[in-house]
Amino acid sequence: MLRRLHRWPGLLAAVLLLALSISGVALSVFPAMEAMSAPPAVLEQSAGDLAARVLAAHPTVEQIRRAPSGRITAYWFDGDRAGAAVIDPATGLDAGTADPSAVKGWLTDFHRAFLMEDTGRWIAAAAALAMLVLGLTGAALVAARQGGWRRWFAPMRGPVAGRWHGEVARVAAVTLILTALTGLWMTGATFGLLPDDAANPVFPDAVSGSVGLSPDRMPALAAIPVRDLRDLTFPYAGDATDAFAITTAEGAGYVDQGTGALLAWQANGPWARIGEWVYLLHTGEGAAIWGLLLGLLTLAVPVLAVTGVVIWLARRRVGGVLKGMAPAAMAETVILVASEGGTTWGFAKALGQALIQKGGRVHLAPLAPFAPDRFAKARQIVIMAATWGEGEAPASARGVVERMAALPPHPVARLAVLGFGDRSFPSFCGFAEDLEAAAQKAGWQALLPLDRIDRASAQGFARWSRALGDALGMALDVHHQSAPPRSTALTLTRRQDHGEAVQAPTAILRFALPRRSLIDRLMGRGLGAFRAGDLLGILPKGSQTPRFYSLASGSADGFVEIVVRKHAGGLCSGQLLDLMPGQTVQAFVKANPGFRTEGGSAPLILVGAGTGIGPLAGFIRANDRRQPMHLWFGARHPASDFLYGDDLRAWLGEGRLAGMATAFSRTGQRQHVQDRLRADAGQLRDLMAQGARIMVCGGREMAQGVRETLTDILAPMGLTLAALKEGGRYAEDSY
Ligand SMILES: Cc1cc2nc3c(=O)[nH]c(=O)nc-3n(C[C@H](O)[C@H](O)[C@H](O)COP(=O)(O)O)c2cc1C
Repeated sequence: MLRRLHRWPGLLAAVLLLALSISGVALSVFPAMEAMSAPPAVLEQSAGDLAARVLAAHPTVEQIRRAPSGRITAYWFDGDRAGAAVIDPATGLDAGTADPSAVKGWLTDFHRAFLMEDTGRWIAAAAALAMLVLGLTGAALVAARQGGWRRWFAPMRGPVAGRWHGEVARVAAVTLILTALTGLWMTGATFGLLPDDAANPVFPDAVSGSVGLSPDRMPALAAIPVRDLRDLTFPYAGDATDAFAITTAEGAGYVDQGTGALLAWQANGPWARIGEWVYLLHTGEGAAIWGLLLGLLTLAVPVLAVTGVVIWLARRRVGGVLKGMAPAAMAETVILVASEGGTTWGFAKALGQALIQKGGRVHLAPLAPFAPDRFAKARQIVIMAATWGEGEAPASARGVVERMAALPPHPVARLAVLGFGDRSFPSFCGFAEDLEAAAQKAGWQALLPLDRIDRASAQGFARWSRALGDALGMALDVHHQSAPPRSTALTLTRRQDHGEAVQAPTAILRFALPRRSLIDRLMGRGLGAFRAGDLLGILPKGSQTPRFYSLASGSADGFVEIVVRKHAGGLCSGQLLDLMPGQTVQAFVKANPGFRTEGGSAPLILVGAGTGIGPLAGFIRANDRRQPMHLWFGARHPASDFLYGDDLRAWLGEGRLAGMATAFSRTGQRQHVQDRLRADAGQLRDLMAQGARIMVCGGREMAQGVRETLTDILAPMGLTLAALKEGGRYAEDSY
């Protein structure tokens, strides 16, 4: 509901809001320009003093106006020729032209009414209303995504467009809501929809009848500082029955031209006073710095509009709609999905469609925000949750485990959790396990025990669906084959072979970086930007299931590089090792934010063995800032599988790599990388004392050995790997 309320006003008003925001940003510069170009104010000057000086310079002056920016303009008549000029308050003399900027005038008309008078004003007001709805629903969505209002500024993860949308929204939301509200107020005032209680004093019944007192000797004008002045209209020349009319920030009144006494005064009412603030907050006029800040934050609107449309297009691609879906409050079966890459949505829709075909009332929704009390009629809730990072929740479902543990269970509905993951990760379906544990703790009734689907297995899902059917007392057998991800052809440009002599054929494969047009970039097509440590999914011929390889290069390097070891009988590794320059494979990139370098000056301890050197070599190659990186690398024999050996030596010379320690298992040394770490325990502790971060990459057994060794080495310092991981100082990519 919240998302729909956010989506439709957004898409409908996107173009209008773009026009309003861009003209608004341009207008925001004028208050600052005016404030800078206005002649300096005179400290503590009174309205009387200013009027006297202007009168001396322009004996036929009719009116003096002070803009919120501090700019003072005088208007007079020379015979029948109207004159006007910006005035220097110190001298009363002309200091510049009073002609309004044509650009500003055009921009203001465009911003207020798209150059269409009243019709345009209503359209602009509708756009402001859309922006208000977008701001409020958007803020609620950010809070839901972050796992609560208190986590508003907690780090955000997820796909690029979504992250940019969220990051920008959380900085600009308050200002955008304020701008929409003040804009709507100003429209209301223009159309007379708000009470008008601005001062409008009645002309005095009697005046002294004398004339000629100099304004600087008038007590009423002496009491008004120039900074409060808005408008001073002089009496009609030669008319002894006329009076000075004065308007200030507080109200308006009349002053006798013979005695200088205040003859009448009326203060502004509360609506007019609020109106003044609204005007200042919306335009920044009279508050130049606020105006510039406002302009800067309004730049968020184009960013939000573009990323919003990209998110919508991406959702349409993966999500789509479930035909015949019941509303949340009416559904018997509720399917909740936590997904990052979108494949889990495909399974959820297939299940939903099958249940609807059997006459069920089904509702399908994202897992977050988890609010079981919305499902008033639910008999069963099915959670389908993918695992990301290292056993973590997809970005969109962060905070749900905590929420689930804290909330009371649904009074009626029974729960089934189905995990989607990849058995080759150390924490297979870790997020689904956390959800199941939280549900048990909160006291949910189980519909089915936790089950896990490995690598989007169609067979695994069909088996689970049959078990679900049994639990629901119906025959169910749902078959869904997830579509292979959109892939791009990569052409091999170079291969370096290693390891043949030590029975570990391994190759460093380098592919050309395919070109992407601007349209491809905007639509998220083609190989996106990536960094070393992200994953390259390869679709081998004869299989729909991708195999993932850690990237040894970033897109900034201008090529795509992976390190592949041939596995006996391995379909994908076999095809890759047979590849010759000029030949292609189908591939796509997946971000792996849990395994990235963070820069800074603290040392980085890199530990890898075999093909695990890939991403580490990528980190070192990209180390232009010369962060102290220390590598511990294990292989079989220096003459055969010292991957990147020449490069590493060159990078040591260039200072990209600060230190390198190697361990070889098939030489006289007979050492594994863990043994070398143990031998270098003193150096490792020194580096840790300097705040070093550890990154480990390689096979699962090696990673296990490294963890045990590091645990022993770090224990005397009172450091545990769990605490280091929690603090972001230990990251592992094992396979
Ligand atoms: C960077 C990355 C990290 C992953 N981490 C895990 C993990 O720790 N445990 C797991 O079981 N699966 C992990 N997976 C596998 C995904 O859970 C699996 O591909 C799932 O089907 C994705 O579903 P989705 O497309 O709906 O997000 C990971 C996948 C990627 C790309």
